[in-house]
Amino acid sequence: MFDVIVIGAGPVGENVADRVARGGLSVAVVERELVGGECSYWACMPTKALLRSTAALRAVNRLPGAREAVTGPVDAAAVLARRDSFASNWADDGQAAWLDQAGARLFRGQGRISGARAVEVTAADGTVTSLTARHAVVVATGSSALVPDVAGLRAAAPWTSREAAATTVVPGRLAIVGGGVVASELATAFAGLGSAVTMLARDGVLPAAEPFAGELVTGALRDAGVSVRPGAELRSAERAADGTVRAALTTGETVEADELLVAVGRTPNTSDLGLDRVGLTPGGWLRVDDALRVVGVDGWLYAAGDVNRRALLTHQGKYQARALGDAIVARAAGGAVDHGRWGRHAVTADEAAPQVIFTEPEVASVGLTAAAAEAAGLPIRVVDHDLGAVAGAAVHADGYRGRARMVVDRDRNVIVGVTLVGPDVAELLHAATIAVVGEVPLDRLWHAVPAFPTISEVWLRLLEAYGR
Ligand SMILES: Cc1cc2nc3c(=O)[nH]c(=O)nc-3n(C[C@H](O)[C@H](O)[C@H](O)COP(=O)(O)OP(=O)(O)OC[C@H]3O[C@@H](n4cnc5c(N)ncnc54)[C@H](O)[C@@H]3O)c2cc1C
Ligand SMILES: NC(=O)c1ccc[n+]([C@@H]2O[C@H](COP(=O)([O-])OP(=O)(O)OC[C@H]3O[C@@H](n4cnc5c(N)ncnc54)[C@H](O)[C@@H]3O)[C@@H](O)[C@H]2O)c1
Repeated sequence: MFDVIVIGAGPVGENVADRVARGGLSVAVVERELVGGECSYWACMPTKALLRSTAALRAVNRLPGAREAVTGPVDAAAVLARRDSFASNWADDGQAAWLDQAGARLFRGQGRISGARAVEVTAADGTVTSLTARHAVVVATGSSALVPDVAGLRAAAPWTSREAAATTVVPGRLAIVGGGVVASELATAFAGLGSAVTMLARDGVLPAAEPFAGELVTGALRDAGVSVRPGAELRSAERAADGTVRAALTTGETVEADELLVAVGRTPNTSDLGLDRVGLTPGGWLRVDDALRVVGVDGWLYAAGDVNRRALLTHQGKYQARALGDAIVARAAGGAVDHGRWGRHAVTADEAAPQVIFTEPEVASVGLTAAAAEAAGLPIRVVDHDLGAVAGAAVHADGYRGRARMVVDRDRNVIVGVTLVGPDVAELLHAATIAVVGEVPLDRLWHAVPAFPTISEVWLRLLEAYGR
């Protein structure tokens, strides 16, 4: 018997376990693959490592005096080797040791809910261990790449983000289905490593972001030699005996490649989780209330991270994990929980989740886009500024191109969304997150003076354009 059982030891499950153990509760963690989850071995970390060296080279090439010191292209083998170390060579002893020192007990195997507060763990050798929880079971099983039902696609053995992130070879020709975050980052990465990339972006590039983000990223991808094909839709795929993949489009054209990467979204890891044992439908996203309790189950089952679909981001899942872990501890002690807006145990900031898309240029955003704010019926005013016109950006790199947008709720006089697009804007994002989450009135923001000459001076320009 444990106080809490966590199924899934990705970044979210690890953090739930850490918080409840810090609160003095006993905790079991069930993991079927590697402790650390998707993020550590096949997603955030390896993909960022694949992108970083090319980004540094691009930065140097924008600077006369430094560019002359560059004598050749990126060394792809060295990049892959550095990536291996960021994926801990796909071994989880370091993270398993961390979990152990955090006070959690690890059970390796497939976790399945077997009844109220009960979980069975089936190990690789078939041994089944039955666990029961005094207070809570937390599902943190994450998500997997979605492979759409397209004729011949599965048989063509496409890459998903997993194979791309862990590849040992840089394909000569890479075709990518999708235009979202994964597709755009991996198109940037593989073009930088030397692949001839074709992007079949049925719904355009980064369609969920502000439109100028997709336009700037599309322009830079094309400059890097990527064939970006908005509107192109896959009709069927096949892999020939020589390994070539042929992707047939609905227009009748065919795109040939050495690998075909499918990046069209995610599917929740809930199909083999025993959900039917508690009256839920296997395979779906887990619907949760504001306390992250699974809707339809009586108060002991929670879901955090990707699997609840609130925000498919590591940092946001970990934020949920901290709030949830602390709430479980408080309830176990008979104490009060506060799920009110911005309360101690609330996950209100899921509405204002920051995200950096590590493309060239980077896309950093928090809160609502103008379109989303309008759809929500907010009385907004939108202010844009050319990032390249900021002195700090001009010094940062010759030919700096970028744009910033601030979406203001006119009635409340606060910012509800910010998008920054440009080289090296990632580190500017936290200021925006604080302004949005802190609901800092614009009158007060005038007193937050950005240092000269930094790219952050765009904040002053945005305020000046808005006026006071
Ligand atoms: C290519 C790519 C790049 C990304 N880059 C970023 C980024 O730069 N920044 C960012 O914030 N986010 C990024 N993300 C998103 C990020 O990876 C996820 O939001 C994050 O991993 C979610 O964490 P999680 O713990 O909810 O799930 P996961 O990381 O998916 O972990 C879930 C764990 O549960 C285990 N599991 C599942 N079912 C069971 C079961 N029944 N029994 C036992 N164990 C089980 C799995 O093996 C896994 O270890 C990226 C995603 C992709 C695909
Ligand atoms: N840097 C980061 O923060 C980062 C990096 C990678 C992934 N992630 C997260 O992982 C999640 C998954 O990323 P993703 O790129 O797989 O999903 P996504 O939702 O960002 O993009 C999927 C894209 O595929 C398109 N699409 C859907 N079905 C299609 C089809 N049949 N054919 C062609 N296109 C189709 C959609 O219009 C969409 O643009 C995202 O929520 C993202 O936030 C984050």
